[in-house]
Amino acid sequence: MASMKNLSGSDAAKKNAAEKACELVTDGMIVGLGTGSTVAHSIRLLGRWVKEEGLNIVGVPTSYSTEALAIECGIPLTSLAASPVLDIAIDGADQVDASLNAIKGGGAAHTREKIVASSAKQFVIVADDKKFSSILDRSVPTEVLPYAVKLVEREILKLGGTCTVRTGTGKDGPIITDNGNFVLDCAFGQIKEPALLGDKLSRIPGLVEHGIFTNAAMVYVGYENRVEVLRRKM
Ligand SMILES: O=C[C@H](O)[C@H](O)[C@H](O)COP(=O)(O)O
Repeated sequence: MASMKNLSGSDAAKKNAAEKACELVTDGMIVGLGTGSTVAHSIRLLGRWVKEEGLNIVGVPTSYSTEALAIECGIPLTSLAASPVLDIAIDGADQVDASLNAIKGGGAAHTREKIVASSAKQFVIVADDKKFSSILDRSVPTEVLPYAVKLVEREILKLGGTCTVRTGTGKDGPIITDNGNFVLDCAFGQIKEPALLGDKLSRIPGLVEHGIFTNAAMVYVGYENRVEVLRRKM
């Protein structure tokens, strides 16, 4: 079984980071809502603020699961078609380095996450300390048109990587993303130049999107009893 969700971070550390980042959200904002167990804590807190304190925001979800959670939490939603520029996007990550580069897509949501993050004036990552690494070395999730899988596999090999079609969500065969595509997890070992690798992946026909994110303005790293905020150097 090829699956990406094998990280152990503590839930307290995730919650600390996710809730602290909510302090960036103010009345009137359009907020990109990421996907995963960490940012779920942000969504729940924002929902409480909407219901109990009258916080006036609208959210743009990055997946069907986040849409359902946001509705359950009482956050009004809009779409990118109606609200193309977001004030902020908050999202988790699978690995992040000191230069604020990140690998995302452990939940297969990275395509919509990247569209939302790139539509926001400020993209903020929330992660527990286990996600922090001196160098990115996790597999890079890629979303791939089923029609193009063999071509993409060959191109990844040419880039020095190996890839596995992701399976293992309770159905036989490949998992299917919210956009109807496959996910190929691509291992490259240590990624010394994430932006360069990202550019090369973006040029492969049929590769819809990859999980290397280089546009975070801030990363909130949560520990059991504190939060460290990393800011992009100008
Ligand atoms: O596709 C999923 C996303 O990129 C998630 O934001 C990422 O996998 C982190 O998820 P979690 O907070 O559950 O570790």
